[in-house]
Amino acid sequence: MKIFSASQIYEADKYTVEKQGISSDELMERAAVQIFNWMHLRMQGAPVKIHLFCGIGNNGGDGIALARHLQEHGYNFEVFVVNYSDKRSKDFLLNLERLKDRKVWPTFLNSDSEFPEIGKDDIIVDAIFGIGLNRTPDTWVVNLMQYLNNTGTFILSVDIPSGLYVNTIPENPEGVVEADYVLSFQAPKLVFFLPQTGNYVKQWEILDIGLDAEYLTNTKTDYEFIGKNEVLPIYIPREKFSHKGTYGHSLIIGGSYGKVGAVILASKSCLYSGSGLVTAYVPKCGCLPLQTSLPEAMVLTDENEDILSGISYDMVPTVVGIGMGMEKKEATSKAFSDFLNKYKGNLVVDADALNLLSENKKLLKKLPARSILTPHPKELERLIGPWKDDFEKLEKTKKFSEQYDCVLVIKGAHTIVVYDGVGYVNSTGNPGMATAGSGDVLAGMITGLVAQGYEPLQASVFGVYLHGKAADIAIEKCGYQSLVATKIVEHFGEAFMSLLEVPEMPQPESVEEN
Ligand SMILES: NC(=O)C1=CN([C@@H]2O[C@H](COP(=O)(O)OP(=O)(O)OC[C@H]3O[C@@H](n4cnc5c(N)ncnc54)[C@H](O)[C@@H]3O)[C@@H](O)[C@H]2O)[C@@H](O)CC1
Ligand SMILES: Nc1ncnc2c1ncn2[C@@H]1O[C@H](COP(=O)(O)OP(=O)(O)O)[C@@H](O)[C@H]1O
Ligand SMILES: [K+]
Repeated sequence: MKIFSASQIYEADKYTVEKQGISSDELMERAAVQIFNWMHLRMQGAPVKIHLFCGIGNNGGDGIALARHLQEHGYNFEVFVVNYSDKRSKDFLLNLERLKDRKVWPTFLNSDSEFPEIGKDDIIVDAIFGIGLNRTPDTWVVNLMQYLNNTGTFILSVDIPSGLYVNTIPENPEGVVEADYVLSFQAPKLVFFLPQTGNYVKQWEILDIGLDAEYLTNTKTDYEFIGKNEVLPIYIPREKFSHKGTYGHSLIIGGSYGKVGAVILASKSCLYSGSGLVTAYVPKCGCLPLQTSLPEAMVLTDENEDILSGISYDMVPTVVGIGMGMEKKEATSKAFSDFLNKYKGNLVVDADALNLLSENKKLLKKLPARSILTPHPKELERLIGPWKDDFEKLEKTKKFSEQYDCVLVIKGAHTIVVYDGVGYVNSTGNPGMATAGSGDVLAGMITGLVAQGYEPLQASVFGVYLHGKAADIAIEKCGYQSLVATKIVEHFGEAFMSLLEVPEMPQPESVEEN
């Protein structure tokens, strides 16, 4: 699913209005009807008090139009106009008139107004600011937002939590509505998924307001949201007459005394994601634990007992995954540099191999084209330097990826894969994954997918999705706290199978008999 910028959404609006020969208030009406239907389906006419806080732009207009539908269906509601400016939008005014025609009189809130009483079990609709926010809200509006946040009442935000910008971080973190649910028009906004702004959005859903499909399809966006629909076309089914050679030979290089587990996890993950053959390359101390715990893998050992001191092998890997548990000893650093001088094939770089790249930036130029780098935020910072906010982080990452022609996987909640100027935002995963070794498992999985013929970008996007999906399936059984990296691997099978599940068809509504 594409993630559009604010200007693209405004353009889509304009295009839709022209092409469908409708007036702009019709789009607002569609938006309001969709929100109303969403609420009505859940509330079924319940007399819960609904407090609508509407700004004076089109986001406010959506709220005002919604109020009309609530009235038509006998809901218990009250409308407040958050009068932060005298530049009211045309469609806001139109809907305000329509509401007044029905004898609904909103309360206008200004800088000196007292805020209304709100019960804990009521509902707040937040339609103060939408994607048009372009400067810090006035102090009294910030106070109102904080007041709403502190009520503990369920907050339903229209399009975007008020106070969030679409393309930058809010100056004042207090001046943002903390939404329990966001009903976002047509496409999610990037800020829903970034560490600095994602916390304002507990849950979200898309409402289709019928923007022009041609515009939406043909417009290229800087970000995409990756769900099942996006990964399904990537999936390569298995051939009947295939053999283990068909699915590649992965070489996992890493490990040191006390950190052999990282290689075991990555190798296991690589096998469980479908690599035909897996060889692990470890210091001597790693041989026995690997052979004991993972009989399906082959093992090659370094001459050194405890660390990697030279990387040489007499096989031709389809792909190499390097760095897990590797440490950064001098001999290892030299071995890694020598390896990069020789190796020109598919490569996945993780953990200490990333840190070695950061410490010796000259090595970056030696990376084979389209290498995959899988840093967590600290490793990313060492690679690209500090950033002032999440948006700068993304821009710097894109630049880095272009400069060194590599796929960068920014790990975290909503991992973002960056390549060729586009960021692919993952939809799966959960906080249970904040556990030792889950990164090793991801690197192993991506390596295993490359082995089977997935292109580096596809392998990264698909691997990140499946890794999170496996963890999502696993926590259903073990909960967040007990999710360990091994359990993620053990649920790869179910993650793959979930791709082929057909969603249940909605049942036709039963006809009421008279
Ligand atoms: N295609 C879509 O997505 C549609 C969007 N609609 C709604 O339209 C919204 C966007 O509406 P607008 O562009 O009118 O913008 P908003 O309603 O978000 O903001 C209102 C106006 O206030 C001004 N403003 C911005 N920051 C301010 C501040 N800090 N203090 C005071 N004034 C400030 C701006 O001039 C802005 O245009 C969307 O979020 C959505 O709710 C719908 O009505 C119809 C279709
Ligand atoms: N809160 C979270 N929500 C979703 N995924 C997470 C969360 N925390 C961590 N992860 C995922 O878990 C993995 C952690 O990787 P990393 O930090 O390298 O772990 P390790 O070094 O222990 O292997 C990444 O894939 C990351 O996206
Ligand atoms: K809003």
